[in-house]
Amino acid sequence: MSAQDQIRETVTTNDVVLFMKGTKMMPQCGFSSRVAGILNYMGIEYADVNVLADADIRQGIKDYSDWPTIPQLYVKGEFIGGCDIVTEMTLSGELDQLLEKSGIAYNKEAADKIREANA
Ligand SMILES: N[C@@H](CCC(=O)N[C@@H](CS)C(=O)NCC(=O)O)C(=O)O
Repeated sequence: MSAQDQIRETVTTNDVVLFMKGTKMMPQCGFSSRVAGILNYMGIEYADVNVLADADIRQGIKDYSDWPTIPQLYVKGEFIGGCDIVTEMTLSGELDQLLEKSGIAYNKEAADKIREANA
């Protein structure tokens, strides 16, 4: 299967996918760690794909989204953004709205705590 086919299958068979450096339990880059930390803290179920384990996926995901960096968050097959965007969306409440609209479970109190801590 080509990298593009593999990526398409991954983002269409998992509601939430984070392409990252390292794993959700052991991130290997600060940007990936930040996004995984947000998702973990908010209790969101997601698939993690370690791009450091596969050079074709590392390049392929940039081609797929036309976005030059890792991490990359996908919800319901749609590219949402990287670390800066996901952080902003968490703080603004936009991420909550997206999750609610998409029917994805998360801990709203935890999301509120992140916002309180960053107010
Ligand atoms: N501003 C970016 C930061 C992410 C970033 O700069 N990632 C770099 C360093 S980890 C990257 O993916 N470079 C390309 C690569 O390593 O393949 C974001 O919001 O996600």
